[in-house]
Amino acid sequence: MNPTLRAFMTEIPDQEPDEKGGRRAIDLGEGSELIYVPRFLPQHRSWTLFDYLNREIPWTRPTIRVFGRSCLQPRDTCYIADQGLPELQYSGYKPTAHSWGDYPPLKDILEAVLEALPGSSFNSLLLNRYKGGSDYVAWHSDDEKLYGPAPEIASVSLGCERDFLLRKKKPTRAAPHGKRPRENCLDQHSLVLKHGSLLAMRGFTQRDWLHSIPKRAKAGSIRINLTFRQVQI
Ligand SMILES: O=C(O)CCC(=O)C(=O)O
Ligand SMILES: [Fe+2]
Repeated sequence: MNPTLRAFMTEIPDQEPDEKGGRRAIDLGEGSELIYVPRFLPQHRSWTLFDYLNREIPWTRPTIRVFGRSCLQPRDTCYIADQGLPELQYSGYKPTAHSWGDYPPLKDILEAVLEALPGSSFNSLLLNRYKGGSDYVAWHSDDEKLYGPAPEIASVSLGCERDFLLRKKKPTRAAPHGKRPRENCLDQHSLVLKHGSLLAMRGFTQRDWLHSIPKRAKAGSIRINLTFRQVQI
């Protein structure tokens, strides 16, 4: 990472676990919150799931439109959803919805996610596969209308560790009269998404923050990510 950028970011350390799986809540302020559980799934279960998903999921690498130009999405993807939901569309791409029933381990992961996040519900899943360090997801927020105004997104990571960055969208409040605009040092965060970890983005995280998985030359192996989402009906 650019050393200047790193200097401005608050790194969220992976230490002092005091709750199950090392769970911690990270308050981003103004109604946005992360829950991070570094040891959500046991290691060996995580590798079994990784191998299954890598082999069995019908991965595709679609052409998407970004700033009016067509390009290959820089990672593989697959979409799973309950039947009868409104269609998902992002970057000009409408993924085919596959069925949960065709991939039974997905239901087991969903059950574990729901147990860790009581009161949450998810009826769809977008999977990502990063084949190496040049696969990435650019800065974005998952703020499609079909997820509603304050969606919760639960993300399970398997395989190669990658950095997850968060950056506040433009400050919404003007600086007090006569003061310089607020420095952005508190408005960026990074965390390393571990093999078998769970990250939930809650509250206004999609409205007020952007997130990304940047390219990393040193990330030499495959990472699979599952993002559970609730399409509003
Ligand atoms: O791979 C990740 O951890 C994040 C993926 C993501 O942001 C997305 O699918 O919207
Ligand atoms: Fe996202």
